[in-house]
Amino acid sequence: MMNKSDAASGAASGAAVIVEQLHVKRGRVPVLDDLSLAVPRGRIVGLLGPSGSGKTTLMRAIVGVQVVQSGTIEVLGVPAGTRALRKRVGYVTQQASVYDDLTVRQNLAYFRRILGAPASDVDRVIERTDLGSVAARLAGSLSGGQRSRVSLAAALLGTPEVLVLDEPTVGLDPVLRVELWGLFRSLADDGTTLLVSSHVMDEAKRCDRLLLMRDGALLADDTVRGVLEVTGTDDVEQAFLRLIERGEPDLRPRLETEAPR
Ligand SMILES: Nc1ncnc2c1ncn2[C@@H]1O[C@H](COP(=O)(O)OP(=O)(O)OP(=O)(O)O)[C@@H](O)[C@H]1O
Repeated sequence: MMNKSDAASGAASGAAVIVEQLHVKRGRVPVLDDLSLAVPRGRIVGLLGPSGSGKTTLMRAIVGVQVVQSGTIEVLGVPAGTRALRKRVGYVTQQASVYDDLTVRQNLAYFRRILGAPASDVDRVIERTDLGSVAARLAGSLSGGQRSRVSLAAALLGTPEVLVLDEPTVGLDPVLRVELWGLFRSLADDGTTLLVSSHVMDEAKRCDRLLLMRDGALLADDTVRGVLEVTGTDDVEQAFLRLIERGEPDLRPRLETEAPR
């Protein structure tokens, strides 16, 4: 597990997100328990774990909309939730947040104006998310997959440096899922940092690094290869089960230089 000095070394290596000793309760229930981690810049980091393990809570904390009990979260060198991060961090929640009575283009034009992003951004994000053929349609008439792509397009307005995506592929058919992961990879290639949650272990192999969560704690923070090696399996789902069986996690975060692209 990452300890305080590891997280500090994340700062030294220019991590996009550094979480140190984070404790979060929701209601009276502790949901995140002494979490420390770093998300390297320009990489796709998969946040995986069963339902209720705390993925959404961690993402909310990173984008600055979650009350936290203690600990620190730095995003792009400043505290999470700082106003200046509004344009630099994009967040897509599990529920598509679009106006059904506006067209795709009108939705994006509206969010573009609120954000103060350049007018040309609307066409750019429509193209990037392959929404051109439905741009003139009311969002309410779109399929679930198309609607979630509109949310993603909205998050790409202003070209954020960090994208936090909560289960972006849930409910999508395999073809769309592959397409979306292709888009994530091209964004990372352009330098965007992506934190992507999923409970589909299959998607883990598409990430540069994995954070495996269970019951509000990290079971692993490593490259895909590292997770597989240390658990002696060739399957992330099996690796996850083995880590649970072991109880005491023995994975140490690997240095960023070891992460394969
Ligand atoms: N508004 C809330 N009030 C109280 N407890 C909550 C609230 N939202 C979530 N929780 C609890 O916090 C824990 C973590 O929830 P969270 O949504 O972060 O998990 P998750 O890993 O994202 O789950 P999923 O994959 O189902 O989205 C769960 O036990 C959940 O019941």
